[in-house]
Amino acid sequence: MNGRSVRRGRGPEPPIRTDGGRAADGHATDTGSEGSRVLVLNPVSGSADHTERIHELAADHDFAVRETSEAGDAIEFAREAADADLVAAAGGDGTIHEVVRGLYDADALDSTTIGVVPTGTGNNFAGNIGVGDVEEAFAVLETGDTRDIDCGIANGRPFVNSAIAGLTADASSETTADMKDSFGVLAYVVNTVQTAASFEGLTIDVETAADEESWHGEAAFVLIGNGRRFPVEGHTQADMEDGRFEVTIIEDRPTGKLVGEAAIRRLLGTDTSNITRLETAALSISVRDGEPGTFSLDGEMLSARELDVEAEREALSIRVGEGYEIDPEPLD
Ligand SMILES: Nc1ncnc2c1ncn2[C@@H]1O[C@H](COP(=O)(O)OP(=O)(O)OP(=O)(O)O)[C@@H](O)[C@H]1O
Repeated sequence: MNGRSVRRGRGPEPPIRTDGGRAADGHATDTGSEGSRVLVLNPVSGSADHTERIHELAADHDFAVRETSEAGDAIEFAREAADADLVAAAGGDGTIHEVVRGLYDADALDSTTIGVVPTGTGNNFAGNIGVGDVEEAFAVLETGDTRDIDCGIANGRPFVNSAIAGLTADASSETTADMKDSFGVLAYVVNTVQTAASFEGLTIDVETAADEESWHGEAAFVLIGNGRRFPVEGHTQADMEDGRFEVTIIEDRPTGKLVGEAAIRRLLGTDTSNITRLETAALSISVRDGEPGTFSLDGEMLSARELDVEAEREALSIRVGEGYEIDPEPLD
């Protein structure tokens, strides 16, 4: 322990709905933010076969459910649920990202506790906060510790897990479930290396907070970890409460004929001469010439010439599982 306090729950809770938002047919209904517990459900995340089970569990645990119909709905639903005590996101990293965005827009990140129910493909962030599966998620929602973790802000948009520069715009949609299982966010990097015949990297300037360090040159990728960090193997959960990002800059090198796993092992593996690692509370990435860069915030794409990123320390209140580590071992 590092002396920071662990909170359990958020003190006295206002009354919660006891019908779990259930309609006459027993199915949870869209009831907005009336209850003190709202679950935002992405029915098409992952293998898209979880909806019935999530409705059942949500009803058992007194959550009013709001089911998304399209991308962006979770932002809106979370914004509308800003008065709730507990807002759970059932989906993958993209759904969590949208829920965090909605609560951030409503200035409710620290007053509303967030929970994660992993029904996505990679579920990288859920793993990083010690939530393994759906059943465990509901147990964590009830009795898990509440921690205040850092929230990354990039060009005014929040992210919880990572921001990545240097991806192709279609990397997200083309990344397969198998790759996400193996590599999490790095799957997008592998995908970019595999699919982008004309991928030439980015000529960028990276400046860190208070000019601690800077980096200039041709980068293949810049990986900014808030909830996660980027070893190829080993422990990926970052220290989420230190107010700092772990930044990995991978210099542009021809990857030759290596593709997929081999390419990523070469990029991030034993040959580290092309890797710069920094730790910083804030940084800016400027793309010097050519097209604007494509950035991924928790897997959601954003196009920009300049990305200003800062860590808001312990800004986001979240329920975590037992596997969550307050002070993970530093990388070598
Ligand atoms: N009802 C919906 N129909 C279509 N797209 C949706 C719907 N609800 C949410 N989305 C979008 O689905 C996308 C993917 O969702 P999400 O990231 O949660 O799942 P995933 O890709 O399976 O999991 P992971 O990101 O953990 O690998 C998000 O960009 C989100 O905006």
